[in-house]
Amino acid sequence: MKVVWVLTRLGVKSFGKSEKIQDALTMSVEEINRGETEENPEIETEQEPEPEPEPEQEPNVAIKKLELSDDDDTSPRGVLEIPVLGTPDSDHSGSSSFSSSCVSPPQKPTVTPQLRESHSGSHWKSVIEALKKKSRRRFSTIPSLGSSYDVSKKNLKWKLARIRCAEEGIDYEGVSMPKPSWRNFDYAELSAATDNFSPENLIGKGGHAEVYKGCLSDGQVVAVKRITKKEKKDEDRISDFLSELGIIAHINHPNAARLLGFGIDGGLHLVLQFSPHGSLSSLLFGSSECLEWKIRFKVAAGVAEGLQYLHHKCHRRIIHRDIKASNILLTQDYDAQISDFGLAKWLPEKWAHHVVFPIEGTFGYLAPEYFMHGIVDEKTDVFAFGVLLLELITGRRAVDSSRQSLVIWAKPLLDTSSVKELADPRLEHAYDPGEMRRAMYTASVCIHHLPGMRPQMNRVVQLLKAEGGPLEQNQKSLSTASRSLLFNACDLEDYTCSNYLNDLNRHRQLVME
Ligand SMILES: Nc1ncnc2c1ncn2[C@@H]1O[C@H](COP(=O)(O)OP(=O)(O)OP(=O)(O)O)[C@@H](O)[C@H]1O
Repeated sequence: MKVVWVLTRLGVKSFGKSEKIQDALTMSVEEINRGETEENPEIETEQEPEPEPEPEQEPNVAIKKLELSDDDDTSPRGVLEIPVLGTPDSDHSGSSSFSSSCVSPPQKPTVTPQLRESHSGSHWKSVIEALKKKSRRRFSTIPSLGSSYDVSKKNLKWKLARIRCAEEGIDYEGVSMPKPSWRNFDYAELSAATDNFSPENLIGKGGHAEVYKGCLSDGQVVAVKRITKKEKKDEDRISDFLSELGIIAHINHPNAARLLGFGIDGGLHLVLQFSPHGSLSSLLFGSSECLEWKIRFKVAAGVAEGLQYLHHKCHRRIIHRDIKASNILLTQDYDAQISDFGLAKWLPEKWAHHVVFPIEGTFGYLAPEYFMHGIVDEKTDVFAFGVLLLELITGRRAVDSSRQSLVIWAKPLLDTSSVKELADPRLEHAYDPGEMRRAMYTASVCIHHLPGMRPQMNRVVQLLKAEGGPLEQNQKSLSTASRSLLFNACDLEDYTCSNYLNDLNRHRQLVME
């Protein structure tokens, strides 16, 4: 059973539902509105003045159980509704990831021309209306962006230029890729493909969607993801759907799930390339057969490259925010594909990071600065990737059946390089010792409690591939780089590993109670 929780800070002004800043979709609206704005890119969006910051108070946390579904009960995906006050680290400036003001404007997935062309139906019109309404509401609640992000005419022009670029094709490693050819499926087509969404074709169920295997009339096998999110209002469901669609439609990499199209009649659907081996979670934890090390290492390298693409090579920085074994799909050749972009965020170049609430993700994979302060940047995914690596190494879940955190268990063993204790006993020592050592080292740096000490995904790829010098040398250069970051993040200097483990335990208790 999967549990979704809402945690609310008591003693802090509680935000009304309509006031909550939710992650969404203004770029969809901007795109839709672009017909109106293109001739006049000078148009400015109305914003209300920045609200007075509330005084920081002790986070007494009340927990409310929201929804139960049939998924993995050991790793509940949590929704922590914690109003984030002020702008952490806003006093600092410079290049460190903790150095600039970080209250974030709304996220902006894109609706491209294909999508605009296809929304002639009345349902789609209501989708757009809902989005416009939502966007207006969101703009009226976003705090002003401060000096680091000025919503100026110049900025808007720059954004529009970027969007246009994205629509013209995708630039990957300097090679311009053709525009992806996804399309709009009507309900009859999806229903026929999945045998009327029959239970026999149900291949996966997450907290937010049911996924069906389908066969299109041309014989192509697909996965049809039907958004459920029963606890959400239609408007919010549509926003979340467009957000996921807007991001996945821009992604084009062998290690990321491939979108074939979408459907909006009779429900909200994403049509994806089918992954014959299902999720890493089912192979690693749900099968009596031991997943061989060669495949595990290939999966680790593939996910690392997929994240490297999202963070550094995609035309916009994308933070996935929900990297976990059930969101890694495997192709026929066991190539890893990162899937489920339901929580993913664009992160504009100018922002060091982003502060979000509610804090959503899956317990066991959440970085401390994220579950404590809502701070999101690339290092959020790096931490989750480290936990995923630990799962591959140990064969243990991020949170086991007795609700123990894998990170808490593994940290002392990683510190003492206890390969024998860490390596999955089911492997029976059948692994390449060099790969295992690199995987362990990489996991240990990725799960560091201080985000500045975690490597970027570019570096992670090198570490796994044994590029860029021996591990000890990497350790030294990482430490030097991170120390300079830490000077800019004075408030984090006192945050020790034992603070972190305590916080992690406290967080675990709150989520698991
Ligand atoms: N393209 C695909 N091919 C094969 N199986 C898939 C595919 N997409 C999803 N699945 C299966 O469906 C499951 C749920 O999919 P997904 O993670 O996208 O749903 P979700 O509701 O967004 O999940 P979450 O609870 O993480 O939000 C996956 O774990 C996987 O087993």
